[in-house]
Amino acid sequence: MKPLAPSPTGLTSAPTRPKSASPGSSAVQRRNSTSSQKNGKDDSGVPGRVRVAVRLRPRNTEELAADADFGDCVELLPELKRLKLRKNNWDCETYQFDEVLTETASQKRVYEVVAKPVVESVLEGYNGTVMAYGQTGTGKTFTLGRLGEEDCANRGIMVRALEDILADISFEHDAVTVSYLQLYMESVQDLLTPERDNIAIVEDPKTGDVSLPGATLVELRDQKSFVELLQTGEANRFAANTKLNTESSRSHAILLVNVKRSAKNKQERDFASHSENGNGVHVSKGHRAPTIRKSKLLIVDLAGSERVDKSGSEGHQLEEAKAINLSLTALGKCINALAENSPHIPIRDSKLTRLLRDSFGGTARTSLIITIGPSPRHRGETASTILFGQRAMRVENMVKLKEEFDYKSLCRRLEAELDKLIAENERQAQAILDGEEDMQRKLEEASICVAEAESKFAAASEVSSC
Ligand SMILES: Nc1ncnc2c1ncn2[C@@H]1O[C@H](COP(=O)(O)OP(=O)(O)OP(=O)(O)O)[C@@H](O)[C@H]1O
Repeated sequence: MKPLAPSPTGLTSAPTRPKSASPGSSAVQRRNSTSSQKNGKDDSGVPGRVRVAVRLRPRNTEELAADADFGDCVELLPELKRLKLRKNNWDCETYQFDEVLTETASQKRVYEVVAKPVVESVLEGYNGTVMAYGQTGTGKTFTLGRLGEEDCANRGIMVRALEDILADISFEHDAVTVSYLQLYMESVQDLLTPERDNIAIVEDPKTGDVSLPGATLVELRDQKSFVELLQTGEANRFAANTKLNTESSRSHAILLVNVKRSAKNKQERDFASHSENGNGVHVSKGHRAPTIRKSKLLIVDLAGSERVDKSGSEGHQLEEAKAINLSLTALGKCINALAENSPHIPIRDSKLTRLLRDSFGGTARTSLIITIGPSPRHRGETASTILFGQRAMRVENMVKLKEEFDYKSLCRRLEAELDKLIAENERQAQAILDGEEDMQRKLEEASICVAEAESKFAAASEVSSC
């Protein structure tokens, strides 16, 4: 048996990206640009390595028949979080993962170990990504996209994630909006409004944040409307009958969930108070700045990573397979570059890598599930999937809270304070005015008294002189 492929544990020794990396590195550029955003504080985030789980699909009917005389190409040791990839009857290679999920692992357990920590983190205000990678027909869509209508135990990660999000937020203060897209032949298309295609990917030059302003954005209030939305999306997704999967996804599907939360009940920062004599508005000590947390959850169901010749594709399907391979190769190159601390990350090589720039080497908490099949006939694909997962485990993100001042709420609060001050000012002015009138009246009374006294005095003087 060979030693473990990456570091002895594969878990703790992932190197961090060098601070001195060249400015050409997009991830490093982004960290630098976000670090100086607010209050001059260093808020570049905390290191958070990409976590990787491996899931084995049970043998399908074809494999049960065709591979009956052969053992599986992998052996899983879930309690040790290890996987053995058989080279032949005598030799195997062992790999360590963050989680090893056997063919009997339930959808609930898969959600809990792979996605739940990311979802919780999104609810706290961090960006998060859950992504499935693997050969065609190994269970990526099963893991992420199953709706579980026939059996609720089959619900996949997308449905369970939204259940948790909708259960945690308050509709009074918070909002959840969803877009559902596919990347097909290097074009971003809207799965909810299919006529919208070639949607532009917009990157904020300051923060590096990626957005898709042309995509349909649906505000969610309940789980039922989310499931309907997924059904619409699935109906519009490109799929084909290939040699490896009768319903093979020919596009990468991307579910984008935006969570906007008022941080009123969460930890809030003290807002610097200004003295009444100082410049700017008066906000008394003890007031807190209203903040808002805007985080994103990306759930990415990649198209299958099969070899073009194995998929049996020709004509248009061959073009599709080439486009899939091109974007997956670009993703692999970025992950390799990040894993090796390369100064240049080729993020611009495909739209997939541009869309995922925050997920790998960025500020998101990322969890990757790699799916594999048991068949020894696909040992090559299984090996390459495992190596992809091993490299991804070495990618270190800088997880960062997506919190900003809630300027609208701050404006409302300041307006109320201003109104109070204006009213108080009017009251005082009126009091002064009232005081002045009183004084005037007294002055006039005094003048009359003086005049009376003077006339009395004059009369008295006249009498005395006679
Ligand atoms: N863990 C599992 N348990 C039972 N059946 C599974 C499991 N994983 C996958 N399957 C079944 O295997 C078949 C292929 O799965 P799926 O379509 O999810 O693969 P995929 O990786 O998304 O393929 P593609 O890349 O071609 O879209 C489906 O019929 C699915 O129900």
